[in-house]
Amino acid sequence: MVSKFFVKKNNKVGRYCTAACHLSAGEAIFCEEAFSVGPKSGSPLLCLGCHKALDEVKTCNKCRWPVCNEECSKQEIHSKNECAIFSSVGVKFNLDGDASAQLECITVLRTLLESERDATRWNDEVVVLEDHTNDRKARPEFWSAEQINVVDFLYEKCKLRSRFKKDTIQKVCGILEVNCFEVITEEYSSIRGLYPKLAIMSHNCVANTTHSKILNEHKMIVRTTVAVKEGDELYSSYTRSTESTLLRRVKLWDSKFFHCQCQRCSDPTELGTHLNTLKCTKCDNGLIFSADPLDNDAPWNCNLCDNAITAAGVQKVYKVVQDELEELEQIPFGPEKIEAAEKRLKQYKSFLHPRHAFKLALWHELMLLYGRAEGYSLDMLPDILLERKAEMCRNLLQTYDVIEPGYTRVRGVTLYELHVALLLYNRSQYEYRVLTLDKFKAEMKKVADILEESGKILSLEPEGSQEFTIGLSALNSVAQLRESVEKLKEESENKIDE
Ligand SMILES: C[S@@+](CC[C@H](N)C(=O)[O-])C[C@H]1O[C@@H](n2cnc3c(N)ncnc32)[C@H](O)[C@@H]1O
Repeated sequence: MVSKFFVKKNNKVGRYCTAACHLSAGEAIFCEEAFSVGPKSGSPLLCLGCHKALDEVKTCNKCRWPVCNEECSKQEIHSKNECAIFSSVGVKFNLDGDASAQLECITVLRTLLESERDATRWNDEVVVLEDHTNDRKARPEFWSAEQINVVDFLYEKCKLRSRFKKDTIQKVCGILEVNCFEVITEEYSSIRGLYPKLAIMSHNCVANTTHSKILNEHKMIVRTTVAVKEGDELYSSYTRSTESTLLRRVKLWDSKFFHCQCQRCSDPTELGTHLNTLKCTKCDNGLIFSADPLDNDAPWNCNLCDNAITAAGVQKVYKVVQDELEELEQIPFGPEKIEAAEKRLKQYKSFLHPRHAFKLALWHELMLLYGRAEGYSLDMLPDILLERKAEMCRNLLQTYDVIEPGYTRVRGVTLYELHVALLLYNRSQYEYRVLTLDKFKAEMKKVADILEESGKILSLEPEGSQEFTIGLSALNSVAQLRESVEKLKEESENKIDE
């Protein structure tokens, strides 16, 4: 098959990709098998067969490393990789030790073993990936821990010195850190995967591609989110696009060793979304922005008065809010979480811009909770909460249209939630005669358009995934919905005839 992208190179980013032809929105660009997958850095305890998180340690009968059960110990990803090595040298998992430090070597080892099995792909696609070895050496706190937990462990304890050079092990550590993408497994665990083609694309805080894992395989499908002209650069996003500039830039520097200077990062208003804007607490309508968003140490100034905050001060505030949001994440999905999220929204009103990224995160959470949490199921939601759900969806979409434009999962899901809220709200308004028949029909046509757009986006997700199932049922329901609106028309005409 003819490739839909070219690989180019420059001094700023190294290799990058451009579209080889015009690509339409939602078009598949390529599908790629992972070179290796496994636990990410700092991983919690998980099964080395299915990668499901483990609450207690159960170990493989052969190597004594964590697995769920015998079936998982026989999964090839475990048995042909670390299990074979650990059992041959008798290196066991220390049940009382730090799980994440011990799991640090697993994906590195799997990558090294795959380099022996598939030397062609290793040489053509993996060795050429950026590893930032010198930048990593300049961070002794990480470098020395890695030398002990991974390099020395594999080289000395696992007796791999005759198979791999120390330099190669260090290089693989770097390649994985710089190039891996997060993979959410079927068990909802977060692991990492090395997809060498996907890794070539440069980062942009407004990407024009997206990737989805194929169900029950280690393959990733990559497609465009918006139309891309021939010759234009293809970008992926290495961070969560919904975070504010300050946090994205710190993460990109910490994990990918570059200072992002994209259009979104360069604009104090983040392309008008205000995801990083604070409210002035000294004057009435003032907004506080960084004087230079490309300098993480630049002061933050009010646009109306002389109020100024140091970058360190803003970082402190952000840290407090982040901790609060992490605390909220621990609350199980249910009514308590709704109450906690609504409380935080009220608290943040005084100092965060109404569209700040932290508020966006809370809205997204609440959008999913209203209609699903116990005591808040759709049939129980009063109109005022249906209206609130719809308002949150609309606010979210305004921002997603800018930072996650086009055929993106997050837009698909939010549009779906918006259609649910509007469908029930308008129906109720019509039943209570707040809406006339004509107005109701007009509103329902808009709901059908929203549902159709959501269906078109989500049905592009891999077959069998939750999103794909929602997308398909959305597309099926659109016809029914339109038909029922038409029927309403007939009834009204009949009534008029009468
Ligand atoms: C996943 S790799 C991308 C492929 C890499 N350019 C190569 O030649 O193998 C990530 C690295 O590419 C570079 N890079 C990617 N996007 C960049 C951007 N927007 N600005 C600066 N450097 C970038 C950085 O060196 C980063 O660590």
